[in-house]
Amino acid sequence: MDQVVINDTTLRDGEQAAGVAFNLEEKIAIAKFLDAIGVPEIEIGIAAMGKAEQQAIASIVDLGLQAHLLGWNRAVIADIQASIACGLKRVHISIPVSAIQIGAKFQGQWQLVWQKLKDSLSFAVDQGLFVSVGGEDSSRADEQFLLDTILSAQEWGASRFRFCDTVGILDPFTTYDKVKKLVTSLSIPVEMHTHNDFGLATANALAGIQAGALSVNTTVNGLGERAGNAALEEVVMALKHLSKMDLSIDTRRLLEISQLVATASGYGLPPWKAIVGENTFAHESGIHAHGVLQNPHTYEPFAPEEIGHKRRLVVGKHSGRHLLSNLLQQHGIILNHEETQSVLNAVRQESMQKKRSLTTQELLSLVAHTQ
Ligand SMILES: CC(=O)SCCNC(=O)CCNC(=O)[C@H](O)C(C)(C)COP(=O)(O)OP(=O)(O)OC[C@H]1O[C@@H](n2cnc3c(N)ncnc32)[C@H](O)[C@@H]1OP(=O)(O)O
Ligand SMILES: O=C(O)CCC(=O)C(=O)O
Repeated sequence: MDQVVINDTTLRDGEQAAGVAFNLEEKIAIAKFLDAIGVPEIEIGIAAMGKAEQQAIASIVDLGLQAHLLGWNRAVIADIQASIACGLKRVHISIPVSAIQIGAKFQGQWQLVWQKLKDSLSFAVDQGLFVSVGGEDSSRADEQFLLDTILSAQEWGASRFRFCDTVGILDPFTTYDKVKKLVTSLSIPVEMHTHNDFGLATANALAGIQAGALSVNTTVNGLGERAGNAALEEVVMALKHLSKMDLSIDTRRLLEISQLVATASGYGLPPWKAIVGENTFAHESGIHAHGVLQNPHTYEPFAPEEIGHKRRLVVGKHSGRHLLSNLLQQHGIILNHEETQSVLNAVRQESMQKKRSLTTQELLSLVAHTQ
């Protein structure tokens, strides 16, 4: 199987999340970080948005990164001219393909889809650009119309097709079927663009890859429109561990880039966020902690160091004797069975009062008071 390419769109679809506005320094820092960890392609913005965005795009182009840089455009020649003026050599042209989108955007004039796509795509191809074409709302499009549109785009010089589950309405099984049909009918590669409205963005991206898609859009932390996109950290780690695909990305810095984007976006993450959440390697429950103390693989799918994270063992309402004894031994405290049990009872009580696990200091002072 050919190598799957990550095309990260944190700087385009990620920034479209309501309330997010990266400044120039943040855009540059995120682009540099993605490049440094080996992300091979980055969608860096929309030149049609105006001066500030154009300055950010041009500044990223000027960095001379290893990654291919892509600019997002409507099927409008002026948009593409703006991308070219920023120095981009790769452009993405988006065209609505479902009845609902064509109704809203082109007043139901289906012929405008092909006309606008042909005009803008031919213009971009004539400029010698690599052109990716995106079918907005591909998942709700009539399948024959979608295929005919992509076959035309292929003929007019498109280098890749982006299959967009724009409102995240697919499940992995349907995704697989739809993408498989396209992959077997096309000569250009297919890229997945999946949204998380039903919590299936990563699963659908993986299903598309299983069906033969060779490229996938991600965003750091899954940032993006509404419920967001397939998360970079989830797609990379799932492909590595579940599909045994090594994408040559330095996973040891995934936590760091997650924190960079969380700060720049102004949106923190829930502690249980897959891969990079604060709790993904934290163990409080007695049975889990007992297992992890014997062998971390009992309750961890991979080692925390693989993404730059750390394992944490904390005592709280659900803890057991093995964890408690282990933590106390690290502070030179050895208790017998009864003493351990009475501290454990006190831990449960205090943890319920405080509605959280206890800090090391709180645990040690509890021990002092229960002796
Ligand atoms: C699914 C997605 O994520 S698509 C990407 C969405 N991202 C964004 O919208 C963020 C950036 N957008 C913008 O800055 C602005 O919307 C701009 C600069 C692109 C356009 O701004 P405006 O001229 O003020 O238009 P506005 O945003 O109100 O409306 C969109 C226009 O684009 C048209 N349009 C929408 N999609 C497409 C497309 N793929 N190809 C061609 N035209 C399109 C609409 O029909 C509408 O046209 P109209 O002005 O002739 O009625
Ligand atoms: O790139 C496109 O064609 C549209 C991308 C997009 O953001 C979407 O469909 O959700």
